[in-house]
Amino acid sequence: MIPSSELVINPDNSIYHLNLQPHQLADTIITVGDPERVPSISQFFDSIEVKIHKREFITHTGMYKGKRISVISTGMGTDNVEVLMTELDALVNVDFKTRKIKEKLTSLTIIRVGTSGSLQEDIKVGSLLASQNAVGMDTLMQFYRLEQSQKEQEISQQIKENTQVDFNPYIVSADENLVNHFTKNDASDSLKMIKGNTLTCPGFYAPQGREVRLKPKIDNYLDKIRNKIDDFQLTNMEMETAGYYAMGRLLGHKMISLNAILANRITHQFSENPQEEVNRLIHYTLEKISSL
Ligand SMILES: O=P(O)(O)O[C@H]1O[C@H](CO)[C@@H](O)[C@H]1O
Ligand SMILES: O=c1cc[nH]c(=O)[nH]1
Repeated sequence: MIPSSELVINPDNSIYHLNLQPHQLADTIITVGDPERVPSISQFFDSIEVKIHKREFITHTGMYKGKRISVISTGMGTDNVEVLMTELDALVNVDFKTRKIKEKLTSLTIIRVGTSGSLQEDIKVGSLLASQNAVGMDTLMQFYRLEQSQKEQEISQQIKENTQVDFNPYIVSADENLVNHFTKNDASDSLKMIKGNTLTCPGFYAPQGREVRLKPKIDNYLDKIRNKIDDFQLTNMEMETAGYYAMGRLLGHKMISLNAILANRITHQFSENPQEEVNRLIHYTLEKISSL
């Protein structure tokens, strides 16, 4: 039995931070950083049955073309992702009455719809990119037992050496079937989704090599991370994907992260209309989800 200090359930039978009761969550979930992106997505639902919020976690659950979907915001960073993933998992895999783990586990399908900056000149602002792999430059996985393949360990070691950080970055892949589904473009598709490898950073400024008033500790950071390591090349950076992929691998949920590229860090460009880029990603994602 999981004590009430470890798994906090509110008096209305909802989980502590998400404020959701088990029946209010769909098995297909879209996650976003920006809370305002939740209604931008749910406005296209045919019906909405649940609207709940607490802190930065806003949830709308409804139907889109016959599929039940929850869209949830997390705010920024992998610390919030850890809370979200643990509580989503508890909603489906822990019996709230007995506080015991269920015998039959449910695997959720979770699709991140986010924004990101490109690390390669040819990945232009406005591109849509699915993260095939993600590298975590945060320390979340110092607190979990995440297994890494030989290849993942080698890439991690090389990034550690190149950047001289004091911890091992972690590397995790997306669900392969979801990558294939979301990157399969027909000739009739007006939008294309490319595949990439995403660096997840614990901040927007120095952790992504930006300098405003404070000089980052790591000189020439972008040059140190964007070059090929064997056949592996990082394509873009943001702040959540690796946390999702690692928690998804640990908990047995299927994950993919889809990114609208808003910045090109090599050509020093930023989108003139970020909302338009995000809207294109939303339309693309909803159409692909309806045929999942
Ligand atoms: O647009 P979202 O989903 O928030 O994602 C990206 O944008 C935020 C930074 O501006 C970070 O959360 C980063 O990961
Ligand atoms: O450069 C960028 C753009 C969006 N989000 C990020 O985290 N970085």
